[in-house]
Amino acid sequence: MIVATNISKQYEQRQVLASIDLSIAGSEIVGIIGPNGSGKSTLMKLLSGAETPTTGTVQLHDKSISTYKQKELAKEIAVLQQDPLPSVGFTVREIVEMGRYPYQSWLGTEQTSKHPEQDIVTETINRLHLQHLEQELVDHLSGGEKQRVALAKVITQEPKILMLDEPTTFLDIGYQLQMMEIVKAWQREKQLTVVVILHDLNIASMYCDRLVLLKQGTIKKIGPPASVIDADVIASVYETRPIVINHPKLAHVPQIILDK
Ligand SMILES: Nc1ncnc2c1ncn2[C@@H]1O[C@H](COP(=O)(O)OP(=O)(O)OP(=O)(O)O)[C@@H](O)[C@H]1O
Repeated sequence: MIVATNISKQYEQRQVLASIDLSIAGSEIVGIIGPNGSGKSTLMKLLSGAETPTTGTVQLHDKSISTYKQKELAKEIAVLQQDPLPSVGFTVREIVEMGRYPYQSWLGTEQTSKHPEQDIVTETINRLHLQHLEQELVDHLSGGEKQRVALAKVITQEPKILMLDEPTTFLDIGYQLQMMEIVKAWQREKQLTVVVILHDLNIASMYCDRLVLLKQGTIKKIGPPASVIDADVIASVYETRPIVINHPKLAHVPQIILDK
């Protein structure tokens, strides 16, 4: 459980986030949405403990997140960054194996785990249909394949909380849905908490249980997609008024149509 109480973030003289109260608990997918520069990535950095708030507190299981040791925190939270695989010269399998680092001693051997290390690596590679690419260098992969490898790495980390910063960027519509379906299936199976930054409001509405809509560093609206994806609310944040309709097949899933 993550509880952020009255957090703010300032970079030099610039206030980037202010007065954020947010409680994320249990098995849910929380989407963070909002315009460019509204503070989504900064909020995720504070919630994951990667950065410290200027004021306020972030608690993970009733303990300040700043008191966790790095490996201890990595067993709780895995983060998929916007540019997930900058490392060059590693094969797909090697990258996926790196997800096990929180469970390894300085000798590189596994300390404690529910599964033998190689089992979970192989299982995840199979789950994400990466078998044929296992020995390929990641540098040679397409954007969509790299994104799948990055997801495989965080899955092998076996976190309780998964944070994804724009996981569907660079993916075509088929892969966007595939990525979100994999995340949702894994989230349900392991009862994980997922926090995901999304630009696509229709995908956010389809896959998230709750949405946090940011505007200039503050929370404009928070709630289920049906309450946040509303023409007036979206118009007040994005400076464009979409047409909002109900998804013809899915209940309580609003979808936007851009209007000029
Ligand atoms: N390390 C930093 N130093 C100074 N300013 C920063 C830093 N990180 C972010 N900012 C500023 O904070 C603001 C919010 O940035 P952030 O990346 O959180 O927004 P965002 O909503 O994720 O944007 P985008 O949708 O474009 O990815 C931006 O104006 C950005 O320039």
